[in-house]
Amino acid sequence: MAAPPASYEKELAAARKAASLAARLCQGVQKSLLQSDVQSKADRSPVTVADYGSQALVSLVLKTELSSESFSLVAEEDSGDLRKDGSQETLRRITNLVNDTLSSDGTYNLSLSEEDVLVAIDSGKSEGGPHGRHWVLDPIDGTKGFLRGDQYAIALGLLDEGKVVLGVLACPNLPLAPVGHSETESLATKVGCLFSARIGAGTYMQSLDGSPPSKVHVSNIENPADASFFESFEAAHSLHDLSSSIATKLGVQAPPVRIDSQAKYGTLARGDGAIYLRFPHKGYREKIWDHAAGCIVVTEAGGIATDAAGNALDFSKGRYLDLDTGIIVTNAKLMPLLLNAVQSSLEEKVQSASPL
Ligand SMILES: Nc1ncnc2c1ncn2[C@@H]1O[C@H](COP(=O)(O)O)[C@@H](OP(=O)(O)O)[C@H]1O
Ligand SMILES: [Mg+2]
Ligand SMILES: [Mg+2]
Ligand SMILES: [Mg+2]
Repeated sequence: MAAPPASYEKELAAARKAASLAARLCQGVQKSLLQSDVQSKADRSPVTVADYGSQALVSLVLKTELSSESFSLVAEEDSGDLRKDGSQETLRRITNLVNDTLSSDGTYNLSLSEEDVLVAIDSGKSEGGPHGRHWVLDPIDGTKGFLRGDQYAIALGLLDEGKVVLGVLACPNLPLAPVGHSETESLATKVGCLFSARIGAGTYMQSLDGSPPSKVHVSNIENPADASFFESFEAAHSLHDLSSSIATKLGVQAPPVRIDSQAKYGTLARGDGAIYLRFPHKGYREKIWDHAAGCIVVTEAGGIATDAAGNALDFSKGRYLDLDTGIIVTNAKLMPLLLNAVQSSLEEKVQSASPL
């Protein structure tokens, strides 16, 4: 008899614990961000002690909670810059942050050396791929939002045989009340959301401080005139002109809601808006950790995430996603209309760019 399908319950519980602890570390750093906490990576994108600390912490918690299993992690950061001369103080601070966060939890009796922290960060060097299980981690997605004091997310997913089977998004600054509605935004609302999804089992949201989870669902809006859409806050990450042309074609009335990070997938999963549009500038290659957790959070809530050609996102190709121009997300009713609007806006863009 064939083995029953894996339920991934134990893995989801470990992922929730890891992401929640990492969120605690990040919240502490965001409150008292020092100039020396921020570095620049080789591609000039920012990275902070919290990105490194979060990656080390998630890697350690997963390994400790799931000790009997082989462990593969595809994660954004590596220790290269931290091993260079002049980084000793930064490494010391990261190590203290990780140890303090672990001891604040009370269930781990671990005290890590600086070398342990470097090794934990570097356990994220896996290439992923179509076979076996691979954790996929963005220790802080939306580092630019994190630095501005805005939205960011700790995004953790699990691939099994090339498919995302669970995902957790910890969004420490995301209001529990809907975003993108001016009536509710003016109220002082509680912030800190944890989304979790397991294949075939739906998506749940709870507060990061531990309220019971409740099931969420994407918006059931059918008329685009009633829909609102999310996109990146950073114009460098997504072509705002193109999304606005798509929205106009669809008949969307509301202005875009611009927020950082995969918090966009979470807000969509609970029905705050109906559409997420992401069109990077030419030549940019999307990484799997920027979408794996968000993708299952929104699809298990009834949404659909595809590239601009309507193909499902394929997480089995290694560290990068292979895509046809851009990522679009919405509900099943709006997807055909959205795909038409996307195709026609993309064609217009090509025509206007080509010489007569
Ligand atoms: N030129 C670019 N185009 C598209 N995405 C980019 C980009 N430069 C960086 N990014 C990605 O955009 C992510 C943030 O997405 P968003 O715009 O939705 O907040 C970044 O994640 P990190 O913050 O983890 O580095 C980074 O991986
Ligand atoms: Mg990211
Ligand atoms: Mg990141
Ligand atoms: Mg980054």
